[in-house]
Amino acid sequence: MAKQKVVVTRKFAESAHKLLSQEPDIETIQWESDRPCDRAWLLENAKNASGIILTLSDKCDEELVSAAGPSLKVIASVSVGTDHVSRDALKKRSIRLGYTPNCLTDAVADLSIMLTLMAQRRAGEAMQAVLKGDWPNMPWTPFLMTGPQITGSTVGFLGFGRIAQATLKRFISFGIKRALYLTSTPGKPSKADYYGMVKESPIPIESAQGWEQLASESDVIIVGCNLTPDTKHLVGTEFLFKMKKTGVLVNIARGPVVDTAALVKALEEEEIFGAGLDVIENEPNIEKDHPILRQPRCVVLPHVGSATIETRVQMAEESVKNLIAGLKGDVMVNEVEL
Ligand SMILES: O=CC(=O)O
Repeated sequence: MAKQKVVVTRKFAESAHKLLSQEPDIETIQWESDRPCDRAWLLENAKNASGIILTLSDKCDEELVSAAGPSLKVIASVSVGTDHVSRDALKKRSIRLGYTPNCLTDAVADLSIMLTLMAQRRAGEAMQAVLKGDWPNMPWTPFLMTGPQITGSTVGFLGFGRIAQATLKRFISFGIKRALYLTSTPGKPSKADYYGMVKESPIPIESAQGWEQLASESDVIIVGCNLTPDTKHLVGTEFLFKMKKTGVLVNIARGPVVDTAALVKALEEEEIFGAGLDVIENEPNIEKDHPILRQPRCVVLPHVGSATIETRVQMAEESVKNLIAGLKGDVMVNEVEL
C-alpha cells in the first residue's frame, strides 16, 4: 500500500517527530527549521498530501487545501486558536481539524496573571528606568512607581473559556472580590466550565449584561475570546474610554480583538492605567518605533503565552496524535467541530 504523505511545517519537539516516524504508513516531508516554512515550499509540498501539521503562522486557506488536492484528510494545528484556518475550505471537503486546547491552559493562565501584575505594578516602566541608568535619580518617594493593587478588585473576562477560568482560579488566591464575564451567550457560563468556577467559587462570578458593564465595572480586563468577525476591534475607543482610569487591559487572545490605535490613545490620554499584551494586530511585524511601544504603561510580549517547555512538547505530541487519528479515522485528542 502506498504511504500517506504528511507535511510538517516546523521542527518541533524531538519526541513528537519520533512518534510520527514510528508510523509505518506515513511518509513525512519535513521543513528542516523551527522557523516558519516558506509559503511556496508549503504549496509545492502539499500536493497529494494526506495531512499537514502547521501552526498559527501558517495560513490554511482555500489556496493551500486546493494545492493539496483530494488526498487531504486532516490538518493538525499546533495551537488552541484556529482563526488561521478557513473552516469553510475544510468543511466542504470533509477535512478534519485537530488542535491543542487543553495542554496550554495553565501556561497561558500563568502569563495572564504575569501581564496583569506587570501592567498594574508598572514593571516595564520600572525595568526601563533601571536599564537606562535612571535609578540613581529616583530615590524612594511615597508614590514612586505605584499602581493599583489586585487585592479587592473586580476582574472582568471578555470570553470565559478554559484559559479565562484557569486565570480566575489563580486570581481568587490573590484576594479579588468579584468576577464578571461576557461570553457570546450572555447570561450563561461558558460550556467549558472545567473548573466548576461558577458553582463552587468563594466570590461572586456574574455574567455581565453587556460590554459596557464589563468595561465600566472591572479593575482588570482579561481578553480571552476567539477572534471572529464579531470580536474584531470589540475593544475599541468606546470600550476603552468606558474603563476605569485605574483599569488595566490584558490581551492573551488574538491581536485584532483590540484596536491598537484606540489603545494608544487611551493610554496617552490616561483613560486607562496600563495594558499587558501578549498579542497585537499585525504581529510579528511591529516596527521598533510603533506608538504602542512608546507607551511606558504598556507591556508587549511576542506571543509567548504557551511558551513553557512542557507545554510546547505536549502541544507537538498531541498534534501528531491528532494527525494520526485523523488519517486512521479514529477519535482525535482534540478536534474542532466544523
Ligand atoms: O495563541 C496561541 C495558540 O493559539 O496556541
